[in-house]
Amino acid sequence: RGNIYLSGAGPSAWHEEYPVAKGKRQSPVDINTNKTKFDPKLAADPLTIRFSDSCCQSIVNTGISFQVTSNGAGCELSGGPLDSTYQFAQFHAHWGAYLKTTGSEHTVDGVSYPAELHLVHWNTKYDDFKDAVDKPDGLAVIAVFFKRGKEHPGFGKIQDLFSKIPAKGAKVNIDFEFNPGLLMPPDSENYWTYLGSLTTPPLYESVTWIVMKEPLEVSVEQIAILRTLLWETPNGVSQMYNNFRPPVPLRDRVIRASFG
Ligand SMILES: NS(=O)(=O)c1ccc(Cc2ccc([N+](=O)[O-])cc2)cc1
Ligand SMILES: [Zn+2]
Repeated sequence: RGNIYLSGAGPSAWHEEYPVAKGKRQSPVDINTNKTKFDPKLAADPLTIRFSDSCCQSIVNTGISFQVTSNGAGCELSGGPLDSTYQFAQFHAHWGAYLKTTGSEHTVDGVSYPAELHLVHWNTKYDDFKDAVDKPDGLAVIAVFFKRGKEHPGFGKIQDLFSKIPAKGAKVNIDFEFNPGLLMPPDSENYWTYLGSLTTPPLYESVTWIVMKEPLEVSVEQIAILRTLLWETPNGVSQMYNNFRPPVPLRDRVIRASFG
């Protein structure tokens, strides 16, 4: 199977192989801030996000993004919309093309950010990630928008490894301490949450999405460095970009806000 974004008609054709692509709880979606609903229960039981310095083990080129993989030690998510404790498994990102304003998967009032980070967690009521991945309450993903601004040295340490993972399947160990908490925006109290899905095939409807309202600033150069990763395209190996699924219909869902 080639490049899921560039082969055939891309995301709009995914339903041919994955009928759930037209399902009732697909992701990403546009967050229309006039239709979100403040839920005081989310503020009453604050989201608890715990990360540690020693949980990131390796980084791999998955062929559609980079992925920093974790053993989850000391990295847990609970509270807010979650009825269980979720353990951190990996983070990756999605981004756009040079001089384009698209790149994020979720949009806010129709506006895209240049990139979007996903911190993926699995419900510890299940045995492991693979067992959780297709259950309705199996995963929780924190989405953090990237916006152009001041350099983010922490993310730069991860980007320094990109040159070591030039092709799909390439993987290197991370032998320095990296706390994924560095990638959370200064204010991570304010978020939106809704029930959705994986944004790539197999598009399992198993994700409780937690989308941070405040973006994280990274430099324009750092946005460009994302595109130095490489992937296979119908025309050979080239720079990786536009690895995002555009928003899909919200259907019969209400996006809740943790803030008024
Ligand atoms: N973009 S996202 O919705 O955060 C997302 C998060 C995790 C995954 C990982 C993944 C989940 C499941 C499978 N699978 O069952 O073949 C393959 C990859 C895929 C996509
Ligand atoms: Zn993702």
